[in-house]
Amino acid sequence: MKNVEHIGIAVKNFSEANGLYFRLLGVEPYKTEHVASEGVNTSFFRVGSTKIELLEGLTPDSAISKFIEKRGEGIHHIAFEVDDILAEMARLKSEGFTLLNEQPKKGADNKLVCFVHPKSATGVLIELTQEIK
Ligand SMILES: CC[C@@H](C(=O)O)C(=O)SCCNC(=O)CCNC(=O)[C@H](O)C(C)(C)COP(=O)(O)OP(=O)(O)OC[C@H]1O[C@@H](n2cnc3c(N)ncnc32)[C@H](O)[C@@H]1OP(=O)(O)O
Ligand SMILES: [Co+2]
Repeated sequence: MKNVEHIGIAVKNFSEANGLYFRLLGVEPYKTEHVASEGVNTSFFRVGSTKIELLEGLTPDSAISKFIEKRGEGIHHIAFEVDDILAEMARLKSEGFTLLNEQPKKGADNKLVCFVHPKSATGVLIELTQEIK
């Protein structure tokens, strides 16, 4: 695993949260993206060598909407950058972690992603992310 690629934050009101993070960080998001497969809108802010990803759920059954319903707004996941996502998935599986997808899937910002269940990782949802070259 390399650096923390991004921290995902679940928000209720996307435009208000984007304004708040603009005031907080002093930079505009470099990208906003609709990811239909996850039922979310996302925006990305650069912070030093990492990023903040704001996530708004678009349907009641999206992971973000369910998270906010149960736990309220806040940190939703931590994403680690990897060079070889298949190798890291195999390694984590062999270490006893529960993977939420058997194959990498297309995420936001030109990445392949895989999620690790929070119940197998001290209550923290982990995302592996590999750049698509
Ligand atoms: C935009 C693309 C991508 C990127 O490129 O960056 C993203 O970041 S997408 C982000 C949104 N997508 C996902 O989160 C996909 C992976 N998540 C899941 O598959 C599910 O959310 C889940 C983690 C398996 C939970 O789903 P489910 O079991 O259906 O939900 P429940 O509401 O019933 O929760 C069960 C249990 O788990 C706790 N929980 C849920 N989410 C989290 C979380 N993010 N962090 C910590 N814990 C979480 C939830 O509170 C429940 O706990 P208990 O009440 O104690 O049972
Ligand atoms: Co993410």
